[in-house]
Amino acid sequence: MLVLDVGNTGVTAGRYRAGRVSRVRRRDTGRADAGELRAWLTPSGDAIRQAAYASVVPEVNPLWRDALAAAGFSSVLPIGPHLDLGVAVDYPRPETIGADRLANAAAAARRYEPPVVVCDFGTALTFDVILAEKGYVGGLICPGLPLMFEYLAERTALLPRIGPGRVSRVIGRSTVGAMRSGARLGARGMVREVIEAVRADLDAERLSVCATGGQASWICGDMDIEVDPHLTLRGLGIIGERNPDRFEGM
Ligand SMILES: Nc1ncnc2c1ncn2[C@@H]1O[C@H](COP(=O)(O)OP(=O)(O)O)[C@@H](O)[C@H]1O
Ligand SMILES: CC(C)(COP(=O)(O)O)[C@@H](O)C(=O)NCCC(=O)O
Ligand SMILES: [K+]
Repeated sequence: MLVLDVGNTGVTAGRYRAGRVSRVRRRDTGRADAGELRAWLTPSGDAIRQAAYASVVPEVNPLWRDALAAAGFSSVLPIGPHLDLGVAVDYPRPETIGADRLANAAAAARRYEPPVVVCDFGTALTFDVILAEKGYVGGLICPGLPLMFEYLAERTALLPRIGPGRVSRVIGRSTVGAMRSGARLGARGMVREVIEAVRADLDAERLSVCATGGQASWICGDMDIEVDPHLTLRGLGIIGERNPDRFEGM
């Protein structure tokens, strides 16, 4: 099946089969027309007709559904807490949990020994906690790197619009160097503090930690955290597999 993760910055798509994600591609979430999306969705030589998707941008859903229909997909599965996720959800209002976070929980529950924390470096930096018995119990939402960079440029006169890049020294010797070092070390500090606090809160001796999302390797490449680039897409595939009767015809 096709798995599609519609985030606030980027849309990632891939092909899921038997626990594996392949042919991953990415584009900006920003406005596009259905024709353009259709061309992007149609993988050459692929006869996939089912798509499972997680969207956290409701306003673009009709566009993607139209594009999926136009690209020849016959059934789609929007991810939500009403589905069999393979992991329990113990949360006051499950319908408010981002679909990408549910997918992360489904994938993490399968691959890692609970308790597990998933760090997802998207537009927001999210942390999701999955326990052995209760399953998904919640997490934390922080500003992600795209927001840090964008907001700094937007709300100051002199700071340029930049993104991640090589950080050669802790103490920046230029504006860009200082911004990059600040973003990277700031995010690493955030991750360390959150993980430590979660560990203390759970009173857990052992805690599995994995990271996914666009900038996961820039932040935790050399930390004791497993970077799992396609975790969200794999979660979508796992949920799709568990809910064959819940796909909706188009
Ligand atoms: N494979 C990648 N390598 C490096 N950076 C990436 C990659 N994919 C996405 N990014 C960057 O990571 C940031 C977050 O993107 P993404 O994870 O797609 O966020 P969201 O899920 O919120 O849309 C963006 O700045 C994006 O440009
Ligand atoms: C927290 C998020 C903004 C993360 O989205 P992303 O950074 O991947 O674009 C998204 O999962 C979302 O809008 N969630 C709904 C609120 C919640 O999960 O509680
Ligand atoms: K995401």
